[in-house]
Amino acid sequence: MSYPFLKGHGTENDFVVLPDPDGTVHGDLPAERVRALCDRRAGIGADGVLRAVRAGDGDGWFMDYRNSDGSVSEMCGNGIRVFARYLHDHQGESFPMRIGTRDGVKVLDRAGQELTADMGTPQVLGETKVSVDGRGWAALHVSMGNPHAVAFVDDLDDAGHLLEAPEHDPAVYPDGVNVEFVVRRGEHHVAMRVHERGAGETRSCGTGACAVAVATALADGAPRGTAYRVDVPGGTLHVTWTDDDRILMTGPAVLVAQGQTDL
Ligand SMILES: N[C@@H](CCC[C@H](N)C(=O)O)C(=O)O
Repeated sequence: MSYPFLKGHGTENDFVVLPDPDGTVHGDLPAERVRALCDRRAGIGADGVLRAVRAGDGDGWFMDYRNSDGSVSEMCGNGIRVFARYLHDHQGESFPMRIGTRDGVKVLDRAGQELTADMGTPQVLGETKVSVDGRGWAALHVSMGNPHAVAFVDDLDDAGHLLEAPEHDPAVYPDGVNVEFVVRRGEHHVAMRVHERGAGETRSCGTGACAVAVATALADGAPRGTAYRVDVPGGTLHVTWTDDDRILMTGPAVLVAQGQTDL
């Protein structure tokens, strides 16, 4: 069976987009198909898959997000900007745009050449710990719809090669966790690395950058509305925690290829 795909990225967090408006092409999207598409040697290669399906009520679109290992996540911050770019460029949708996700409806709008996503209200859920190769750090548990642990480190290299998921408390994160390691670069400016649940170390994580901005703003005692620059290995995201308790994230969203595949 051959079916259409597109390839895109946001700060080099890369995705295969699968158009499936009526939900008839991919069924429940088997995990083996996701893994085959995301395989960087034998497939197209990506950190995740964004299946584009019309929302159940026929109004708008739903982003069915899958990690490269085939697992489901509630939300993907870089993915939703790429998804909005696809809907604008290939499905005739206009900005501002509402997109359904497992974490509810998100609103996307233009910001010059980039896109801004209203990521909703963060949940700060307390202190926890993470460790890599026997070295441990305090971390803040932040939910952006999906789970994050944010650890401030002295140097981003302290986290090592991140070939395995950092150890974490399974009682706190029964479904796994995305772990961000953060250093300060200047006033309202940080840099991070991430190990993503279901994908390994990636070049960026949008929800992770939001969690990092929340943790940093709390550590700084910064007033709401303070804009944070978050550098990731694949570029830069800008995150603001607004007066009305919402997280706005701005960054690039690029489509680089389209074609047919029978993977
Ligand atoms: N890369 C994404 C997050 C994707 C989901 C994550 N790996 C999870 O399992 O929660 C982002 O940009 O937010």
